[in-house]
This record gives sequence, structure tokens and C-alpha cells, in this order.
Amino acid sequence: MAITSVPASEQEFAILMHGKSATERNAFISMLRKDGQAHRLVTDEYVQRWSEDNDEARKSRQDSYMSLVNNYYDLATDLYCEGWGESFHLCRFAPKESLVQALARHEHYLAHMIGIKEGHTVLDVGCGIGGPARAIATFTGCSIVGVNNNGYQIERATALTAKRNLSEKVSFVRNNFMDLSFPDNTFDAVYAIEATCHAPVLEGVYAQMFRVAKPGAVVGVYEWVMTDHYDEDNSEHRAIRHGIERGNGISNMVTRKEAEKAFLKAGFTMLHDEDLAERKDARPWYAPLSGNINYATGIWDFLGALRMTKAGRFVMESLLSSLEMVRLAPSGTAETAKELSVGADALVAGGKKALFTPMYLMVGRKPLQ
Ligand SMILES: CC(C)=CCC[C@@H](C)[C@H]1CC[C@H]2C3=C(CC[C@]12C)[C@@]1(C)CC[C@H](O)C[C@@H]1CC3
Repeated sequence: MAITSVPASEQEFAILMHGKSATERNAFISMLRKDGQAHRLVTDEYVQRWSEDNDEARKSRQDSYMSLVNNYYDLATDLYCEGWGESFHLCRFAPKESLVQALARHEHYLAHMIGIKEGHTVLDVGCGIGGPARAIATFTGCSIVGVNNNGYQIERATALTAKRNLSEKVSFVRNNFMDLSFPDNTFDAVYAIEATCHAPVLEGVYAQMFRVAKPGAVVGVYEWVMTDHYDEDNSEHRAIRHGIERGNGISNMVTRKEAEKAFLKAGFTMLHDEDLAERKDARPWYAPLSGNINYATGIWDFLGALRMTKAGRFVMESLLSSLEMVRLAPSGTAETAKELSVGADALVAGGKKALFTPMYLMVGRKPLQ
């Protein structure tokens, strides 16, 4: 069947594009099993959205945030899995800690900060493919429902959770986080790990988190924001912000102050807020993306770091282009990898200059009355 335009129903299109690749064990193979034409269309649609950088283009990206984010994760999910693992977020690093350990600790820390207990029913807003939900449910003994608007990620999350025998404790529902389908006052705790930055307006998603939390429940967010050092009138700063947005499927990334204001406006009483990137750590959060092999701990992290060097990127992009040429990889795969690499450079630049943080932590309580 020839696909010449994106069908009206996104779900229909996702089935065409991803086929049965969500249940594929290996993420690299899953990446190769997409429909080539559909993949090309989504790549073109995503790139086209970023051709201009002015207020009007930003507004248009905000208006179409849902398809922008879905396009992004339809393209990026398998590369994320293959290059990063099952937890789609960044993290702090303790001395000698591997990436996998550090990611898990970052998740456990949030669970600790919002006081998740055994028996709690918890909501994970923007759950990716469920890595954090599985880790937190296992760590605390709680039950977690993960929501996400990307059908492919929900399928992958559900399949991985079944494979780990965790389906009784952890489940997933396709949901728009700007309009959650749960009744008011449902959850004992709610969290979002580096996901709400995809919202067109932060107040909207925070208001939904507030609504579904039980009175007295504690809610925690790791937010992506531009820090207080960011200057909108500085063209270099603006370029870094734009690079982060484009490489990471974000229609409008806000400042720390705006995020704090939105959280309070939603109704939460702030219990703790802190940019965790300001702590003095052994390695900065952007270490694995920087291509500096001296930061690596252990063989897997060394290979990951090698991949982010100039030579490593060249090899990866050449491999993907060759696979595309012989039609083993869908058209647009190498272009997507390039978009992610350029986005990673913007993250590193933003991190080095302390203009950006992926770990502005806000912990708030929904008042009893
Ligand atoms: C987009 C948001 C809000 C969160 C995702 C955070 C991270 C999981 C990603 C940010 C940059 C990503 C890159 C990769 C994996 C996932 C991230 C770290 C790659 C390492 C995947 C493999 C590619 O070849 C290079 C990518 C660079 C960026």
C-alpha cells in the first residue's frame, strides 16, 4: 500500500508505520522494521516544523504540539532505547556510578522525595516506555499507572512490563496529559520525569496533575527549563534553547521562574524546589552526551561515550545511511539520528553554560481543603 500523506487517524498511521515492531526484543531491529514511506513522511513533517524560528512559527508549533510530540517519539523512541535504555531521562552522577545505576537512583530519589509508599496508587505523567514506573514500583511496592499520548510508546511499555512480570503492579493508558481521563482525587502520589516540557502550556498539565491527586497527596516533577542565567535578548542563548527544543520535540520551553509560577498557579503548596544540576557532582548530567570518554565508567558507558564522539557519530550516521540505501532501514533514520545528535550538542552547550537544566525539581502538596 502506497502512503502519500499522513492518514487522518494518527492511530491508523502508527499501525502502518510501526507494524509489530513494538514487541521486537531488540530496539535496533525494531528500528529497521518500520514502513519506509511512513517513516519518510513523518521525518519530513517533523523537520518542516522547524524551518522557521520566529514567534509565529513557535505559536504554530505550540498549537500543533500533540502531533509534533507524536512525530518526534515515533521517530526517536527506538534510537532512545537502543542508545540509552528504558528510562528516557537524564540524571545526576555519583563517583564511579554507571549510567544505568545513576538513572535508577534519580528515579528512586524522586519516589523518596514525594513519599511513595507500598500500597499507594501512583500516576506517572509522560511515562515513556515505562522504565521509571517499573523501577519505582519495584523499589517502593506501589502500583503505578503510566500515561502517555504516543501509541507506540504505550505498546512498547506494556510489552516490556509483561516480559518483566510486572503487569499486576504497572499498567499504561494512552492519554493526553492536558486532559487526563481519570476522575478527580484518584491518586496517592503523582510524578512526571522530564515529560511535562512537551506541554504547550505548563499550567495546563500541572492543573491536571493537581486535579487527579487526592487532597493531601504529594506531587513531584523533574522539569526541563531555561535557568535564571538565560537571557532572551542574547542570540546565543536563544539558539541553544531552539536547538534543545528542536532536538527533543519541545514546542515551547519555559524558564525556571515560569515553571515555578505555573506549579503554584495550579494550586500546589511548594514543599521543595531546587535545580539539582547546581549540586557539586562527580560528573555533570550532560557527561554521557558530551563525547568525552574520560567521563565513562565501565565498558557500556565507554561505548556510549565513544558513540557521542565526532568519529562515533560519523560511523553511526554512515551505517544508518548505508542501511537506508540498501533499504534495510527506513528512509529518514540517519536524518533522525542527526537531529538527535544536534539536539544533544545544544543540551551540552546549555548545561555547560548553566543556561538549561533537565532537573529542576518541584515537590508540592495538594492542600486538604
Ligand atoms: C526529550 C526529553 C524531554 C527527555 C529525553 C531525555 C534523554 C533520554 C534524551 C535526550 C537526548 C537524547 C539522545 C539519545 C538518547 C536519549 C537522550 C539522552 C541518543 C544517545 C540516542 C542514540 C543516538 O544515536 C544519539 C542520541 C543523542 C541524544
